[in-house]
Amino acid sequence: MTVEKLDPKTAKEKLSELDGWEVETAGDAIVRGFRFSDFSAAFAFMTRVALIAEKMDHHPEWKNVYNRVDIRLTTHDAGGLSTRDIAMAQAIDRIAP
Ligand SMILES: C[C@H](O)[C@H](O)[C@H]1CNC2=NC(N)=NC(=O)C2=N1
Repeated sequence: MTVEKLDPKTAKEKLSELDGWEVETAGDAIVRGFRFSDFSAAFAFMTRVALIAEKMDHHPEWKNVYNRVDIRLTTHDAGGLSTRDIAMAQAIDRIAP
């Protein structure tokens, strides 16, 4: 699938519409950390994100340690940030604690 890579200026504009996401130093990904009451709440959140990821055919890189979930969004097919990462971040923000 062809996906357009976002230019840095557009990426910055789009980012301002999101809640708590940061662009990684190299500019190829956005990241956000989430904290929950316990592992069960964190994993429930991950389950919901996984279902969204399948629906959007766009999958997160993530790490879970007990009650924390760190998510990194990048578009492998574009070799950097694309509108798909922004859309995914927006969907995640809607179900975030
Ligand atoms: C074939 C399939 O549609 C693609 O490989 C999708 C799947 N999920 C994906 N997820 C992410 N993060 N980036 C992609 O480029 C991507 N591509």
